[in-house]
Amino acid sequence: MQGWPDLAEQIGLAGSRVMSAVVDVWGWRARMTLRAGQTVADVLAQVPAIESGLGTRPGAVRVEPDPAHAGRFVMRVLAEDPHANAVPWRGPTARSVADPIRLGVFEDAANVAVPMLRRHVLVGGIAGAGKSGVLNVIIGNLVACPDVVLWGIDLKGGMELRPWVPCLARLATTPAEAETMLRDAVRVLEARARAMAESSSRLWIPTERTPALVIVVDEYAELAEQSPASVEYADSIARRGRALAETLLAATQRPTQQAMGKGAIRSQMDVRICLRVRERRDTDLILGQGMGAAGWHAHDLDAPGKFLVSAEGFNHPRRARAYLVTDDDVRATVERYADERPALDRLSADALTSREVFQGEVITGSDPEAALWAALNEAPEHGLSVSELMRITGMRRTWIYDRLQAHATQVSRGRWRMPRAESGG
Ligand SMILES: Nc1ncnc2c1ncn2[C@@H]1O[C@H](COP(=O)(O)OP(=O)(O)OP(=O)(O)O)[C@@H](O)[C@H]1O
Repeated sequence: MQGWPDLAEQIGLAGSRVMSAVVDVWGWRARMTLRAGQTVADVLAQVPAIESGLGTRPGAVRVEPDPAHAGRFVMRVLAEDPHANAVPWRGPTARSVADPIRLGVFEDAANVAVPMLRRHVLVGGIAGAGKSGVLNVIIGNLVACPDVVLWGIDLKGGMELRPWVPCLARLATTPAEAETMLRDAVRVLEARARAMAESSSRLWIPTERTPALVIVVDEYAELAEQSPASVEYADSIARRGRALAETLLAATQRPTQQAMGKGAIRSQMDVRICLRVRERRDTDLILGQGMGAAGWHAHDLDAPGKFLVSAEGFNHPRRARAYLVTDDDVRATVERYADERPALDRLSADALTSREVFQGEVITGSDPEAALWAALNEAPEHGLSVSELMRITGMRRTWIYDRLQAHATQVSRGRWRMPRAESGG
């Protein structure tokens, strides 16, 4: 408290004062007030100078704005790094895709609990910074949620996502498979959009019967490079997926414009998790323009799993450390939840199996009920798709489903006919 006025004078913060200071578990913290006209951004820019002036270790000083007063802040000096040791993961806590996901802990031991429903998530950082670790925490929580279906894209031969396979509805490990998967994801998107327009609802509400769809992409830059077509589909999902509960969870080393493809993907990412980057300016690539200058110093993160998170409600550069998920944790989680994973709802699944697109032709003048039974009775061995039945009857999907479920047989995914009398039986 005595030393501050001199130090402040030397680093261009003359007139700022220490109001009170207390010792805490990791060091000490002080409530500070600024001279009129000074801002917390001025202080953030001087953090290395403050560390030098106070004689702390590099990286010991944290500056947190006072949400109630622009001329005040809290300065914390961490004599010891609260994140020096790995923080073990205790298993999933989310039970619905609507629950915030606990990624790890802040330096004051508060949970980092980030809502992910209807949000696209970008995880960035250099090799070895812990991207797969963060993906594993998120996936480990989502597999415990019965209202979300997971698809994965992993062009490193499935190296990262393979352990989760029993919990993934699909895994793509080649550019061609990835392209098919993302094209299918757009079909699901369109089917959902159509159904919602018909029922005049605005949001797809995830439930066990109508799950959300999350597409995990490990090393997005790789995908963008190897499969430009995939980027077009991903773009579409990024722009339109939120209301339809279809979102992307992408990890990448350096999300340059080139690596992220030409489209809008990067700007559509709502939750950004930035692990260690090589250079100051790389922070901006992951978190957004100007973030490095605003005190988000991801190049200073000094151990794997340490990260900054930028999202709605996470507006300050607070350092966090992700839980460490071990291979055993993954195995145990997969074993526990593999049998409980939901399937896509029928509407979405049908969008993948039907070859034709419903054109809106309506056969009028006939009794739809009679037309339905006639079509199902005369259906070929491999059955008829719901889209075909919609065209034949002119009725809506839900109307058809109700009747199919009560009376017909599904011969393969999304294809139906009337049960045949068994010969000789
Ligand atoms: N939260 C964490 N806490 C402690 N150690 C961690 C954490 N996350 C990762 N590590 C350590 O760092 C190593 C690298 O992590 P990880 O494989 O997740 O990095 P990555 O960013 O995905 O790297 P790459 O891009 O090469 O795949 C891990 O083997 C683990 O030992």
